[in-house]
This record gives sequence, structure tokens and C-alpha cells, in this order.
Amino acid sequence: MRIAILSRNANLYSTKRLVEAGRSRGHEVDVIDTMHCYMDITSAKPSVRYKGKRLPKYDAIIPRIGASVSFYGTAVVRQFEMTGTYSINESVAISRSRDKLRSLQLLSRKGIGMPRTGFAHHPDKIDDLIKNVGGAPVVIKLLEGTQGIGVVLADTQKAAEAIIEAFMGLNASILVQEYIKEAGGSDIRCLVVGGKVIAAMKRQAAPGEFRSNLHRGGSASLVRLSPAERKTAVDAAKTMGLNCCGVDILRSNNGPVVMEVNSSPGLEGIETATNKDVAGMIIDFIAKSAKPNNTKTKGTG
Ligand SMILES: Nc1ncnc2c1ncn2[C@@H]1O[C@H](COP(=O)(O)OP(=O)(O)OP(=O)(O)O)[C@@H](O)[C@H]1O
Ligand SMILES: [Mg+2]
Ligand SMILES: [Mg+2]
Repeated sequence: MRIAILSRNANLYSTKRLVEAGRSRGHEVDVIDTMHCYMDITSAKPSVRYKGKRLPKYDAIIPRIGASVSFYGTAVVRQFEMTGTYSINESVAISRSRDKLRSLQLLSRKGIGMPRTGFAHHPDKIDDLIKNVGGAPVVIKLLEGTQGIGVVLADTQKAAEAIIEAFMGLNASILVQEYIKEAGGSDIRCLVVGGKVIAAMKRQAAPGEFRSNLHRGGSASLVRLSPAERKTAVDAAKTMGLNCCGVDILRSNNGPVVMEVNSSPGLEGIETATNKDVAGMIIDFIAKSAKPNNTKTKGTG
């Protein structure tokens, strides 16, 4: 097969591993910088151009679209879909998962466990917003945050009000979420490929920290999932319509709750923690699933 990896940087661990896994299985693999693709969207014969040439017809693409380039990146994926190329994650599903409010509303609608969550942009009654999710302690999140930045734990009602006021002053949309204390500063990253959890790791926050992000000093280890956790991860991926994603779960007293679903999950942490050839499993899934003109929109909402 001929596979293109859409990535801004060929030297990233995940990109390198996917290239390696593809080539070692006898596929032709190119890395294409998403942001350097351009196209004539009105052409009757859709194609994608890159560095002055028309790109060859790929059997499959693996979009690795960073959060900061979601908008243009998903347009490029959509163009590949129009040329009949199979994308492991379709453009609609990537856009859906990138919108935090939309994805949390969808997960909730499907009855998937979630921390009690409120969202707001400019509430007139901040105290009511906080009480509405059960009162302090609460976790307050900037909608545009990433790698744990913009995620704050407010222990008291007063602290929560002050933080929300500060975020309101920045004209930002926020999430206010029940604090899952019993998770003990850890979360579980489940890698779902083709409707199965193929690898999972537990991330534990550094001492004195509640955010388990590896970028915030968290450490990863192997974990055994319960059947309920497995099902929650698979259901969340299905709701998003993603064939390949990372589902982040907290272990709460009421069972597993989903925090978010990531459509371009990093491979380094999970391959190191589990010692599994995750990249290889992704390529194997593509080899099995990629058929021309096979972009069917999965999921609704
Ligand atoms: N409601 C919560 N209860 C307990 N811990 C939480 C809660 N929400 C977040 N955390 C902790 O904070 C970390 C960061 O939160 P979250 O994943 O929502 O934001 P982010 O990592 O900045 O976003 P992204 O993953 O998109 O970069 C989580 O991994 C988890 O350890
Ligand atoms: Mg996170
Ligand atoms: Mg996220």
C-alpha cells in the first residue's frame, strides 16, 4: 500500500514510528507536511498539491493534526477524502473531537460516564455555576488549554469564583468540573484502534500535583483495565466516530468517567509504558480497512 502520514514534523517520535512500522511491513510511506498542502477545491478531479507537484494517489492517510492547526488540517484531510483516499480518522470525526464542548455534549448524550461538567462564557451568577456541578472543590479548565496548562483545581467556593472571574476577564470560555479526588492524581490513557483497546497506561501526577500530564512531570506505567473501563473507552471512540484515538479516563467512585478523546494520540508514552508495537497495530488496522472511496461518515452530532 501507499500511505501518507500528515504531520508537521517528520522527526517526531510518533511520525518516525509510523513510518518505520509501515515500511517494515512492505508499504510505501511518505511524510507530508499538512500545512504545506494546497489544492484547487473547485476542480472536478480533486487532488492535493505539494511542493509544486500533484501528490500521487495514496491508498491511505494517517492524519496527525495538532490542535493549533485543526481548521486547515481537517480541510486537507477532507480533500484527500474527496480524492477517494482512505483516512484512518475521517475529517468530520477529527473536527468533532477537537471541539471540547461538542464532544462532551455528545458523550453525555450517549450516556457515557463523565465528571459532572458545566460550561460557561459569561455567567452572571458564578456561584450558581459552581453549585450547579456540586460545589467546591472543582476543576476549572480553559477551553483552549493543552498539556495541562489552563487546568486549575479550586479547593473552595471563593477560590473557584475568583478563578472564574479572572478567566472571564480574559474573555475565555471555560469548563467547570466536579473534582474526582479519588482518582488520586492519576488518569488512564486508553488507545483505541478499530473499536478495541490495544494498549493502556496509567499516568500518575508528580507529588503535590493533581494533573497527570507527562508534560507536567507525570509518570506512566502499565495498567490492567476493568471490563467497564474497556467498554467506556470503546464507546467513547465510537461516539466520536474515530477509528484511532486516545481516550482519557478517571477512576471515580461511580465507575470510569471520560475526560477527553484525542484524535492524534502520541505514541511515545504508551509504547514505552506497554512495550507494545502500537504503531505496527495502527498500520495493520489500515492495511485491513483501507479501501478506495470508503469514507463513510460515522457518528452523528
Ligand atoms: N475533573 C477532574 N478531576 C480530577 N482530575 C482532573 C480532572 N480534570 C482534569 N484532571 C487532571 O488534570 C489533567 C489535565 O486535564 P485535561 O486532560 O482535561 O486537560 P489538558 O491535558 O490540558 O488537555 P489536553 O489533554 O487536551 O491537552 C488530567 O490528565 C487529570 O490528571
Ligand atoms: Mg489531557
Ligand atoms: Mg484534549
